[in-house]
Amino acid sequence: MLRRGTVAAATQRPDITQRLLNGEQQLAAFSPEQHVKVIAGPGSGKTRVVAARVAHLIASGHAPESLLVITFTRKAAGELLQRLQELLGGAITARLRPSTFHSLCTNLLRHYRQHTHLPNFQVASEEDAAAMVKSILENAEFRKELGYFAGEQQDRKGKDEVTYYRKHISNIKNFCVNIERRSGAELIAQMAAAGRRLPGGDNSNITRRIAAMYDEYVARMAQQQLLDFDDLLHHCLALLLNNTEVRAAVHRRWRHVLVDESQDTNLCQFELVQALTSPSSSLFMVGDPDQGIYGFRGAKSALLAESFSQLYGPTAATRSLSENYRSREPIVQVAELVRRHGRLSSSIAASGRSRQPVVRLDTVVLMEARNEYDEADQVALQLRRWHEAGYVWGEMAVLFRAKRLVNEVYKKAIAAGVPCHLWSREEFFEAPEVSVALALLRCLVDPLRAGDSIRKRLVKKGSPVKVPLMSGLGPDSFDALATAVEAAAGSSSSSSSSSSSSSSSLGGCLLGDLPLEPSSEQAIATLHQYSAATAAGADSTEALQGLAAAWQPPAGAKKLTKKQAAAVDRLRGLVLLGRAAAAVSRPEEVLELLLGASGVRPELQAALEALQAKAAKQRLSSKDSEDLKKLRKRKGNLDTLLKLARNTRAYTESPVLGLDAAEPAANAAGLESGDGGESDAGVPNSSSSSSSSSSSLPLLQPTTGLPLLQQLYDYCVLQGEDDEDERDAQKVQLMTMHASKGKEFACVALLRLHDDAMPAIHKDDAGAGSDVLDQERNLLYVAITRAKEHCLMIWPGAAFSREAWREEPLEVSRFLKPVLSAVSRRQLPGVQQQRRCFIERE
Ligand SMILES: Nc1ncnc2c1ncn2[C@@H]1O[C@H](COP(=O)(O)OP(=O)(O)OP(=O)(O)O)[C@@H](O)[C@H]1O
Repeated sequence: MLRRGTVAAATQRPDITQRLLNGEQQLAAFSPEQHVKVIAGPGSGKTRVVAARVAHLIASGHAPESLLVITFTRKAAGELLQRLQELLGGAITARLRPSTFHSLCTNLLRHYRQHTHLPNFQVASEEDAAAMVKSILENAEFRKELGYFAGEQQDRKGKDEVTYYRKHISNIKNFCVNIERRSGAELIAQMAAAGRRLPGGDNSNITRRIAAMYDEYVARMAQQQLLDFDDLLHHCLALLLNNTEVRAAVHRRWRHVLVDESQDTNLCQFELVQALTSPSSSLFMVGDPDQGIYGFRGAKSALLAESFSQLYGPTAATRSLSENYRSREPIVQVAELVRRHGRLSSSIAASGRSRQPVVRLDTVVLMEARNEYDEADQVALQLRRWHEAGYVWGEMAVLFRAKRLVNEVYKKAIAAGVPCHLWSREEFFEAPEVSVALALLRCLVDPLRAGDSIRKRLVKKGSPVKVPLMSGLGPDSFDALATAVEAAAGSSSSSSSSSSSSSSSLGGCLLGDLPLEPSSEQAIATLHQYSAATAAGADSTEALQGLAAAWQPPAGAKKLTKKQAAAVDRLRGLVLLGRAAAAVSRPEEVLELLLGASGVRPELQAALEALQAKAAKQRLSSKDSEDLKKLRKRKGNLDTLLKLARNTRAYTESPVLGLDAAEPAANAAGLESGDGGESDAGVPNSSSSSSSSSSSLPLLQPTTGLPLLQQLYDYCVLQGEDDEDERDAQKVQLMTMHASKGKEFACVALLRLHDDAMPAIHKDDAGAGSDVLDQERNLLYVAITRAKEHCLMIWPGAAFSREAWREEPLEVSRFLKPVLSAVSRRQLPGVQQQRRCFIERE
């Protein structure tokens, strides 16, 4: 139970938090019950209520560190922090660390590593996981065993085989719990029993292949101590369930668990929430079952809607919010018609404030364009109209179901002078210079398994980023070296002959007997040797050369040419130098050192300066101008990465609490006593609370060391698919409907609302039943409700068909038909229908 007296005292104060909330929101945020779920529609202030609940708990005397706030994406965590900053000020907010499920699990697994059976695990990026599947598929033995005939692909419609298996492995992990020590066949049977069909239905051959791939993948990942994103959740759940000491320590640390966007939790995440919550801690879950859009990943909105109350029964409260503050009335009405399959009555209404029209343009326009080209023209035109009416570009968004559907609009909008920013997944982390920097970082934090990264990122042929460190060693000689060192080391562990698999263990072989945990004398000697060499005029890569000379070279190195051997020496020197530096330097300093010593930064700087000098003397050719632009962007990206490194401690959660440490003391000093710890409005002011915290909490905040670098590396690898790049707020944002979740824009254009694009049913899901259709309906509902003032909903009446080689008519989305009928019956004021397509329909 929350302390009722404190709650009452806090809610009686006319504080800033209260003034920002309506009656229903206050009831939810200040609920005295121990377990509360808030179920409410879009724009009703759910995220605002989570922020208010956090502020309220802190104002009631709970230490910020005792709150565990879970959001679905890092972007959502950032947005929540921004709101909290406004409510609580910077110093208190700095002590809050909203986490995603994945980052939380990674940190717990790292911190309590000695209690897991994979103490030295490394997070496998999507790329690592795909590489693993690929290496399995390249194994002729494995294919033969599964009855593949020569040249056969699993997915004959041309879809990438690796993606196909990755998706099914992930599905198995998403739809099942207790996956440990259970075979693919058993888990697939469990899924089937729960009504989740696999592609091919009862085709035992397809099922057998997926099961066999699953087993092989799981075995190889475990052998290399790699955890993919799904594994992080399962392993963390197992850690908490199997270890009472760890669970107790976690319960002592976090007394209040708050989960935003709970409709998207899958079974494993829901069980994690339960495991993180002790009988005496509070749980606050917020969500909207109608906005559940990740059913394909195993998310189940019923967990919030039903299981929550079943589990927490009599102590649980359910709150709802019924006013939509975001969207004007016609937008809310159209969205409700979609959600309620055409029924007009609604449980959510636009708030009075949002009913005021801002400019005299229709609020919702439903438009049937002639074809896809006309659709693109109309979208570009509408964006310009909104702009002329006074909206800035950054207040507009174009949303689409799949990226391939937006190409035409993007081209036309740019041609019409509309500045556009097309969101792309992981754009920043996939930039070549950032990938190279991360591969260098991997060499430091995980040298034994860095082989794949070295091969793919540092010795890659034709890479746009030069890595002087490795010059003299190309991919072919690298593979030859891999084979030689493995043979010399007598390695018989790998069952595969693929280069990918052997290069994974190559990292270890390359190091020879290099000390990975150098003594402080060794570390200081290494650092001195390097700085003496650079001071004497050696360039950075030359200075690396002799560092590892005192230790045995790797087995097989004798067969290398002089140039190849030099590259290997430099790499060994880099590992030695980096690990020595890590002990005494901050993450950003180590990263800067890696970029400098590897020659990446000097090479980039020299190329940039050469072009800038040329530009000062003469007009650059278009190729040179383009190159200059790219080099500047590369430099900017490396600076951004260094900035991330500088903030490592600010964004990484540190659940650093020893198993025997005391419970974090309530941060009562100055908060409840009114001894100067409150601002006029009753909100705890930042300076007083920050001073009271550090002494009361045994949280470790290291400033140097490999664990911090590991956190930085984890942060970069855990880049989720929804954490898309959003760096140019001055432009119209073009993004998928999925990525738009949780966001809002003054004006929104929704594209391609025809029946085979919305709903989009993948062939694998064709027989999966109404769930899949419901998810698509929810997705459209989410997309419409991102709009505050205006919404254009458009679809082409016809499109060119490559199969028929002519223009074929298209049907409007089935979800919009009830809306069109309501418009024709004049039931929707503020909604206008336009038809530019005059194809005769049967
Ligand atoms: N009481 C209120 N007074 C004024 N504005 C409010 C109030 N509550 C919420 N808002 C505003 O309404 C908008 C939607 O709020 P919020 O993002 O918290 O809703 P949500 O329920 O989380 O939305 P969704 O689920 O659709 O993402 C925001 O711009 C927010 O500032």
